[in-house]
Amino acid sequence: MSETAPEIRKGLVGVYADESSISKVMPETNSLTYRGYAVQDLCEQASFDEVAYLLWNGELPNAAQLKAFQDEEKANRALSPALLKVIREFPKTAHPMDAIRTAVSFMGMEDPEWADISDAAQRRKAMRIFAKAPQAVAAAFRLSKGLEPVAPDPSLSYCENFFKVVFDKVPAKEVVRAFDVSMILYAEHTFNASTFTARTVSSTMADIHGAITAGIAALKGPLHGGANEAVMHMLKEIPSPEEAEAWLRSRFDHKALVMGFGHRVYKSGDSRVPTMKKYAEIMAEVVGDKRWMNTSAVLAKVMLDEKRIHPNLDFPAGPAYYLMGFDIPLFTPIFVCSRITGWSAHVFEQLADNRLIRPLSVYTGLEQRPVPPMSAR
Ligand SMILES: CC(=O)SCCNC(=O)CCNC(=O)[C@H](O)C(C)(C)COP(=O)(O)OP(=O)(O)OC[C@H]1O[C@@H](n2cnc3c(N)ncnc32)[C@H](O)[C@@H]1OP(=O)(O)O
Ligand SMILES: O=C([O-])CC(=O)C(=O)O
Repeated sequence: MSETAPEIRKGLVGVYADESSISKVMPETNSLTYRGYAVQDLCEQASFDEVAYLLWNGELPNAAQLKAFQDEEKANRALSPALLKVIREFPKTAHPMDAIRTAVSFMGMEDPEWADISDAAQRRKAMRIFAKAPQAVAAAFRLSKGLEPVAPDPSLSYCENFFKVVFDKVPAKEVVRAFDVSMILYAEHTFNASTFTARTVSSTMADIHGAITAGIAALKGPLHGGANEAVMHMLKEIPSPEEAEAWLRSRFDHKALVMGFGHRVYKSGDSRVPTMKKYAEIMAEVVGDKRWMNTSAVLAKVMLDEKRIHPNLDFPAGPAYYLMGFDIPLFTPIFVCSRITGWSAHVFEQLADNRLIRPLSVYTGLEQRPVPPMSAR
């Protein structure tokens, strides 16, 4: 009997690994829903805090539920003196993604419930990670610039407080609004690489701090979340919008990747791009600087005309964050603060009906052979 070779789907392209009721990506209509709500509707009618609650609980909160959720988040913002001391010792040259990855891992060691992976404890731990992440990102970033950390302000929303702890001030309402929208758009996206990583860690029944630490590690790569930083580095390399087409064509000549374009699931446009682009344009208007959006428009047109490849969410998010005043190495850590909500929802879902994630590989190495003695090697 002849054996048929097992089918390998490199990169797990097109593989369904499990069921999930958290979000739905519909590439045929370029749409995305969180718990059944279109992400664009959530951007216009809800805040990031409400979306975080929705992802974790399955329904939008009423006013009392939202207040209780926000109160709990605000009460958990402060970093422990031990964590702050460790952050002070981080190398000044460290990337803020490595700082937040290490900080979340440290939070796991000091969490009073680290050994408890019951659903209730995982939810309390998720809230603590979510609440503390902005402070950890901002403290590491400020210390690397020779500035002292800023204490969180419980009178501010999650997004306002993010600006407060980074810049020690909260910008105009339209800037916070654009940031809030970006946080909603980044919150959740089915079985992307970092979420699948977090679920894989959880499937071993490891704790949520480990799952989120691993998620952060996976998000850092430029093929995934790190692309929002790479996009801005790319835009800054292009001297002017007029020179963008020639710059891009030279990338084609070198067969180089163009950051912020392409997507594993969306092949005719990322559902989140129109909304993020709209808010990036609002930011360009607020700041009075159209260069980045004009350059972006040229790149998007040529990529579509020549390669039939559309931009992904990182493409408008990069310039939007730059126009909000963030240093480029903060872009992916912002994505982390948002995606902690999605990763956590997946950790809860994975553990509610768990099976160890463990695929197979086809062996291509040498056939079994004897170990030669040292004198014969
Ligand atoms: C939030 C997020 O994580 S969104 C993704 C952010 N990542 C980026 O922006 C990085 C740039 N993009 C990429 O590297 C890829 O598009 C990925 C990793 C996102 C998706 O990868 P895949 O699904 O494996 O790509 P896919 O199979 O659709 O690629 C098809 C073809 O388009 C090309 N292509 C895809 N994206 C790009 C790009 N950004 N620049 C140039 N060519 C590209 C591929 O090289 C491939 O060419 P080939 O057929 O000649 O080999
Ligand atoms: O879905 C993906 O593969 C990547 C992505 O857009 C995300 O994680 O938001």
